[in-house]
Amino acid sequence: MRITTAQAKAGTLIEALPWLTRFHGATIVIKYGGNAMTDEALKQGFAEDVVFLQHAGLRPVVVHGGGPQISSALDRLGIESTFTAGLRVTTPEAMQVVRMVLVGQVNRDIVGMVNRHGPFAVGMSGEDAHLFTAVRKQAVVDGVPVDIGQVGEIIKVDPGAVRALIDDGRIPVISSVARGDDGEIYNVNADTAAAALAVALDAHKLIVLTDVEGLYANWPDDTDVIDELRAEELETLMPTLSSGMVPKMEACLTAVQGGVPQAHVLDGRVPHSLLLEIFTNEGIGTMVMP
Ligand SMILES: Nc1ncnc2c1ncn2[C@@H]1O[C@H](COP(=O)(O)OP(=O)(O)O)[C@@H](O)[C@H]1O
Ligand SMILES: CC(=O)N[C@@H](CCC(=O)OP(=O)(O)O)C(=O)O
Repeated sequence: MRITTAQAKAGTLIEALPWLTRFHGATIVIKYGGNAMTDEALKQGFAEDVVFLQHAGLRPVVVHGGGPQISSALDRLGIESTFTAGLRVTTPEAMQVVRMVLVGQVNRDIVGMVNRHGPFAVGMSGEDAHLFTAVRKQAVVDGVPVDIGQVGEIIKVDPGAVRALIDDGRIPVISSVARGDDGEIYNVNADTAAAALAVALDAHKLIVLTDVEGLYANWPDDTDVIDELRAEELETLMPTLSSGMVPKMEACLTAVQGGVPQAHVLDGRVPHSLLLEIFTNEGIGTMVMP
């Protein structure tokens, strides 16, 4: 019998049924990286996916970055961007720009795109309602601690306000800025912030969207993507990883070791990668399990 286009479409919908059942009511923390936000059509696709998840009965929470957007704003102001161990060296002057770009620009853009579909997204900074409390973090280079300015390490998460929003049917969209009990504000890597929130919310999944297919086994060679690995395998790989992948894979490890059953790194350049990962049998990207 010939399968018509309409039947093939029905087949795709039915393939999603077991996943819809499994993830009904599940909290999914999605980290949306600055490198995955460059294309307008992809950004709109991301907003559609998040709203789709909400309508499908899941509870999506977005934590966003904006590293490239911060770097261009600093550049326009004539301030050089320097990174140590994958983290931005954040002077008090740069911190004002980080906060302005993440909370005032990137957050507003994402909230606006999601809300084209209805009154769902509510933007928050990690400073709001004591969501993230941080202390000053030092980077370690060749075993030596190095000062990197107002970069924060999250020591406490109070997810009360986020839970209230989710329970009210909203989609929280959160910037990775934290407050300190010392009255400072801190710049936190967005992968790290997403992992901390996923653990605090007892999320079912952490999904990290970036600009590569997943974790490559022999980087900078990009032929072999690792599709699945266990936490202990990742722990042994950690010292061999470089640049942006370090905080990303560290975040996956923190999440699964903190009780999140699955953490994924996905290619945000693939249209609707979120839906493909959650609702199809193949899954895509790299999955980390406890
Ligand atoms: N083993 C690896 N597999 C994949 N990417 C890697 C690896 N090691 C380093 N990278 C680099 O990490 C980058 C992703 O990190 P980053 O640029 O910080 O992304 P984002 O802005 O999404 O947080 C990739 O574009 C790639 O250049
Ligand atoms: C301390 C630190 O490095 N903070 C990051 C915060 C933004 C971020 O993490 O953005 P991406 O997810 O797009 O990389 C920064 O200033 O770039």
